Amino acid sequence: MAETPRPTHPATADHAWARTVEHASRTTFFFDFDGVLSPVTKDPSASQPVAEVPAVLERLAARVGRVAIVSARPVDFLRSRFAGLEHVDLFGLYGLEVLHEGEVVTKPAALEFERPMAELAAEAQDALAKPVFVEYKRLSVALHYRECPERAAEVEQWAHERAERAGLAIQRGRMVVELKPPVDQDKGMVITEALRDAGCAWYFGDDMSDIKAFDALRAREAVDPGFFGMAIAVANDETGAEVSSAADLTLASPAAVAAFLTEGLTRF
Ligand SMILES: O=P(O)(O)OC[C@H]1O[C@H](O[C@H]2O[C@H](CO)[C@@H](O)[C@H](O)[C@H]2O)[C@H](O)[C@@H](O)[C@@H]1O
Repeated sequence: MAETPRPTHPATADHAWARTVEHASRTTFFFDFDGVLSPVTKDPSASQPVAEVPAVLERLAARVGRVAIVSARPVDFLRSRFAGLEHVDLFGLYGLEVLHEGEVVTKPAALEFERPMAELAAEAQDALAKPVFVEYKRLSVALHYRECPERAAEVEQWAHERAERAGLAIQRGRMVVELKPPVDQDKGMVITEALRDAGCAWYFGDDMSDIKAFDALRAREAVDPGFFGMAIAVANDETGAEVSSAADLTLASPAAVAAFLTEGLTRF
């Protein structure tokens, strides 16, 4: 398991687990989904969590204050992957959706984009020949070029032109560009809001959108010296060093995340 210390935040895994055990009931664990709990697959609809992950998350939820998945996927997709989990909270579409008492609750400002996004997805299907994969997510459209990286510029240009014309926002990811509603919402905002009463929090991420969540931990530490935040990157060679260099530790893969949590649970 590769672990790279972040020089500006000299926290080791041992230190972080000790803090967590000491403040267990006021600790939250946040996880991104793709690339963190689930290995990257060519077909986004085929993604599944690492086999050990659901049970490990449930065990963790029994030990700490809160466990949550904060993903760019819709909540319904996450529910399909974690059907048996009862104690893990789900935030979808960067926090535009949250699962609350069994219902998907959507930020009201995003609702007006449901129909335009359906139209946009149909337009993208017509405009971008396969193997570009158009992923329609109800309130956003992701254009994947993993199967044809040589067409990245074409896909990016189409997305940017379309976003400008329709007044939409753009989010880049791993071999993907996504068109989103121009609603002020990101993973960092989810974390900031969810941390109100927390004394300790961990965030596990692998992509550019996760850096905002790391930043939210740092921002909380800056105003609350009693708060301890631990940012964990899951390594990949697609986002380069940017995510790892913003984190306290880097783990090698989603399987390494499961192993890291399994070991951590022995400390309680
Ligand atoms: O916030 P996340 O849960 O990490 O979601 C980020 C994006 O994940 C998915 O795309 C990525 O994973 C796919 C499956 O491994 C892979 O094929 C693709 O290249 C990756 O970009 C998802 O399909 C996107 O909608 C999410 O934005």
